[in-house]
Amino acid sequence: NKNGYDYEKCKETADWLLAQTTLRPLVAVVCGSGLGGLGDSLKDAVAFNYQDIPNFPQSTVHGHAGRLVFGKLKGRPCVCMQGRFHLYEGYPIQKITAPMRIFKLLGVKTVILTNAAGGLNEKYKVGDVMIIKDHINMPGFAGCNPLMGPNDERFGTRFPCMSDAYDRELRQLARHVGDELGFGDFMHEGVYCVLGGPSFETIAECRMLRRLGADAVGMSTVHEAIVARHCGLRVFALSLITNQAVMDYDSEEKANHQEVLQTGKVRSEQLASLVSTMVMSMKHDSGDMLDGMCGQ
Ligand SMILES: O=P(O)(O)O[C@H]1O[C@H](CO)[C@@H](O)[C@H]1O
Ligand SMILES: Nc1nc2[nH]cnc2c(=O)[nH]1
Repeated sequence: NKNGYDYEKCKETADWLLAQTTLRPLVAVVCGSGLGGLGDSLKDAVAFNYQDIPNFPQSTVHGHAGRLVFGKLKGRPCVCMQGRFHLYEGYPIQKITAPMRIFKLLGVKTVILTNAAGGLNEKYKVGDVMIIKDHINMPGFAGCNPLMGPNDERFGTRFPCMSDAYDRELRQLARHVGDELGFGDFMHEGVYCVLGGPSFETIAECRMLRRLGADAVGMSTVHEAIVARHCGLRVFALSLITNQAVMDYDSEEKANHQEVLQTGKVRSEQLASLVSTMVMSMKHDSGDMLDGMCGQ
């Protein structure tokens, strides 16, 4: 399409990556702000800087390293984006979501999207984890959807369904694994609302979003989930509540990116064990998971 992120371009990038490594990941993980530590837990890792990958966008946000890491999580081959792209960085929406199509062409079946988000639900505390069960796509209401433009049927249908965007089985698995690991006290399931950013929300906006049914607010993930679902990937997503949205005119609290990154550090290890245990327990088509090594 006009932004140059068509099938051929994604294929060129996927083929380049496939030629660089023998790992054949079935799971891709996208690390949110300050959550890049997830990628550091990959074993036998091979990492590529985004600037060295053909057609790949560059990370411009602090807390997003800009590396694509191939490696194993609990023995399962994975690929991990340490750094994602956001609308507010000025990239076309098709470009920030192109990695989902590249993953598909690498042979990935499931994507795990993570983000840092502001808590709108009054029950949520800083440091809580929210399994995303649904989203509200505010930019989409204003005509900003990553699937705008000509539809390439090789990826998926013109009008994809979104009522099943966040895989029910994987949400169940996350709750189960969370309980087993003793994380039950700080895990929730809720609705994530995406805004364009980069300014944080006003008090009136937070109040409005809460009334509309959102539990957490951020500036990412939804575009990726839409493109991933369009091309038939299974999606699991979670938010780390890094700050509480300010709802009260008397409050002295101010949302800021430093606090977001700081909270990421606090939960880094627990998130890594949640994600790696989920990956270990995931079922893919028979044979898929055997080893994940090319030619074996
Ligand atoms: O969604 P991730 O990439 O985790 O980042 C979140 O944190 C940043 C704001 O601190 C925004 O980019 C918001 O989207
Ligand atoms: N929009 C938005 N994004 C965030 N990312 C982390 N915290 C927040 C927040 O409060 N609002």
